[in-house]
Amino acid sequence: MAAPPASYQKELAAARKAASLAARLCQSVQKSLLQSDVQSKADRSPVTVADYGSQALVSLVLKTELSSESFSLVAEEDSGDLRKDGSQETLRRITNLVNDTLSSDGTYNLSLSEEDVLVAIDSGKSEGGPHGRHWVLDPIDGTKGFLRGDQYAIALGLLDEGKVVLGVLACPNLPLAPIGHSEIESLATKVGCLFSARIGAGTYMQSLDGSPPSKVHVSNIENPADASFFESFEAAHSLHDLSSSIATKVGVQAPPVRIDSQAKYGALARGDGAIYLRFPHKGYREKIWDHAAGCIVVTEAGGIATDAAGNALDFSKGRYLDLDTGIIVTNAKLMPLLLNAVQSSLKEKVQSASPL
Ligand SMILES: Nc1ncnc2c1ncn2[C@@H]1O[C@H](COP(=O)(O)O)[C@@H](OP(=O)(O)O)[C@H]1O
Ligand SMILES: [Mg+2]
Repeated sequence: MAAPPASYQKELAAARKAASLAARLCQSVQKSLLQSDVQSKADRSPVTVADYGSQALVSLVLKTELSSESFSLVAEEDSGDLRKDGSQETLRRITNLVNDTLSSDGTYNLSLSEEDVLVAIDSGKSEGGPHGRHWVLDPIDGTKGFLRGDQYAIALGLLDEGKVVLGVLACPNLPLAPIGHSEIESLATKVGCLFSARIGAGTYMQSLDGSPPSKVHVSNIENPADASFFESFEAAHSLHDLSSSIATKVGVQAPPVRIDSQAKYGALARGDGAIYLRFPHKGYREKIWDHAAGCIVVTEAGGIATDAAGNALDFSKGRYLDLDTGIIVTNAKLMPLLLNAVQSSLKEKVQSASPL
């Protein structure tokens, strides 16, 4: 679906601003988390504060920038727990963070109350679906990576009549230089990338501190022996054994590059690697906010994202993606080969699991 060049430009500008400010909020929380030596590994409160703060901020910025009558947001968090007794201190911290971040931007003259913040968070309760426009937000994608001090992303997309028409990925810890090649990585000290894509208009990357955007493209590698592949850092999120068997079958020689969050889609969109494989454990249902922005960032850069049967991802079914097999992303040249390998490895997996 190609759109006229001017379509969704205003929305994309608002999305970039919202995601960049949310990234600033998350960075400040992650920085104090990493500096604190009393932080227990099991303490999820920093990610909780940043998650809610990011969602409130994105919702407020979109509403302020796009003063449209109908606003629908499908997002991960709701204010239920924050309204419970014992959450007052957390809510106070979130409200301060949101206000501090808004005032650091210099263009907003807003001072929000705790109730304003709760209401902003709760505008993310939409069910999405095939009709109308719906924003889709993961306020912090890769919460495990965030807590480890590794990769995470603020992922924001817009659905129009069930199709993703724009997407923004703010990746505060992703190096501006390519990743996945150790000799280059050692030089890659500058981090913080903002990817943005609009339907029919390509994908661009800029630094989160405001460099001019430049157009990016997926890798044009045809020979799998030259390709490297991305997968989740967390083995609980994707079957590493299965992706390793697929990679071997297809002829990939490099070891997997394991990173958290939709930063994988961003890295793929600029050609850092050629393949992304994701195979959740049986029964897991993928949510649309984990893939909507990443998907358009990669497809507008010339890539293809499908389920394991080769079908395009369908974001029109509500809060979940209706698939149970997995997600594969690559360029047009490698896709046929990859799909064959995926299907043959899945078949072997079923055979090895069934009793003789
Ligand atoms: N058992 C599971 N299988 C697959 N994905 C899972 C999962 N549990 C959580 N996730 C999802 O995986 C996302 C992170 O993806 P990745 O592994 O690529 O970093 C999480 O996003 P959040 O961190 O926003 O919760 C979460 O939605
Ligand atoms: Mg997520």
